[in-house]
Amino acid sequence: MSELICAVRVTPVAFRDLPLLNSVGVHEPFALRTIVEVVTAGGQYGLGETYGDEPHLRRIEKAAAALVGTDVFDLHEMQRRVIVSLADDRQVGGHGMAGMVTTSSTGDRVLSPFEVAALDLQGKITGRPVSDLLGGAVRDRVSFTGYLFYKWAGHPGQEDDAWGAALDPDGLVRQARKMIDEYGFSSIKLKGGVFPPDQEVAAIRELRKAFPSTPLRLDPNAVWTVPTSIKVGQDLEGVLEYLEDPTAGIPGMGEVAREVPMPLATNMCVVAFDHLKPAVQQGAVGVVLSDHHFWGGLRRSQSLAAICDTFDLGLSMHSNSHLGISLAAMVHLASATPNLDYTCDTHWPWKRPEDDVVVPGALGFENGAVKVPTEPGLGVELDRDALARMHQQYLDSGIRNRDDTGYMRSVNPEWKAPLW
Ligand SMILES: O=C([O-])[C@@H](O)[C@@H](O)[C@H](O)[C@@H](O)C(=O)[O-]
Ligand SMILES: [Mg+2]
Repeated sequence: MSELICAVRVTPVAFRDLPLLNSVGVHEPFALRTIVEVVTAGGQYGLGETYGDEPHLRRIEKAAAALVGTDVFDLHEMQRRVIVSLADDRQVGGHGMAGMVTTSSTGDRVLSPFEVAALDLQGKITGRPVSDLLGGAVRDRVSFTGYLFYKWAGHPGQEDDAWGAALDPDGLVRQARKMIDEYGFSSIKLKGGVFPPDQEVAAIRELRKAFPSTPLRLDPNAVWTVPTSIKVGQDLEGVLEYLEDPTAGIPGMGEVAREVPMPLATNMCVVAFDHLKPAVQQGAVGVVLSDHHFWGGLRRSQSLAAICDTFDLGLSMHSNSHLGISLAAMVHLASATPNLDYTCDTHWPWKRPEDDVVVPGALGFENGAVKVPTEPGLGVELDRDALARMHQQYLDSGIRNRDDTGYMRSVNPEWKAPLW
């Protein structure tokens, strides 16, 4: 059976999303992803999933063409070809994270879905699950966090969705109850940076009252100044397991970290390998939120885990809106990362179960955790009808780049990004 790549298919898709609020605006009615299929001459395919914004999609298409002819076991050659394919790249941004990641290595972001697809194929060829290729699962279930968002009752002009509004502490407690009832999560994260900090502190206190022993996190996506961050951190002593990206940049995070009692976590100021040294030197973060989509895939995320271990940094996992291929990859990676100290983030509850490109049934939540697939590869199969339907949805949606701010301003032209 040949292990050479004979084709790489790249398909942008869109799936329904809910009006989730954040510091840069509000989620649009559709979220974008790109599905990557790496096909061997032997007729097997491996799957990867990544962001769907146009500049990123163009880079993915170029890299895909460059990978034809490589061996799926030669990840170094794949990485080399990806980097070469980007040599004359002059596009700016377009990473699909709406400003939630300040900078990151473009090469790692482009490599990621191909590396995941190659590992999926390696697993299928050898008959082993991806977790085995990553050194073996140290846990057979991976626990996730109930990820709360302030939200509108529904998209403007549409019916209310099943989650309803969450614009105050009571709304968030209702949302948390529904999410915990349906998924069984045993920790909670609140996406903040939407209302003034005292209102978000009040919301965290209500959540603490409603869920007295559940670990809590708050993430305002760096829209607080250093003094505000210190005040909130000190107010919430003993309430948060970590405070995520209260303020922007490594130096600012370092100033806050010295004055607050809980660890600071980040998926904004440490998002590439060259950020680790200054972050460690300045004591800026206690917990790095890894994310294989921008750290270069599963094996490079394991390198990140080793660095965190060396420097006594905690490790957690970040998420954006995603589909089942990404969930499977996150689960395999988390299962094979011994020093993953916290439950992982996921946006999973915010998408409809029928909106996916993988055949249903492979991944399910029980008690807030997903069982690590034991089938060869990632353990998920492509549903080609669903892929075609969701690609059509992409074409029809008219959305080509995530634009939370533009969508917010189409509803409220006066809206300005906050800084408290
Ligand atoms: O989906 C969102 O609105 C989130 O704010 C996301 O874009 C962030 O990247 C992320 O979840 C985070 O932890 O910062
Ligand atoms: Mg974050």
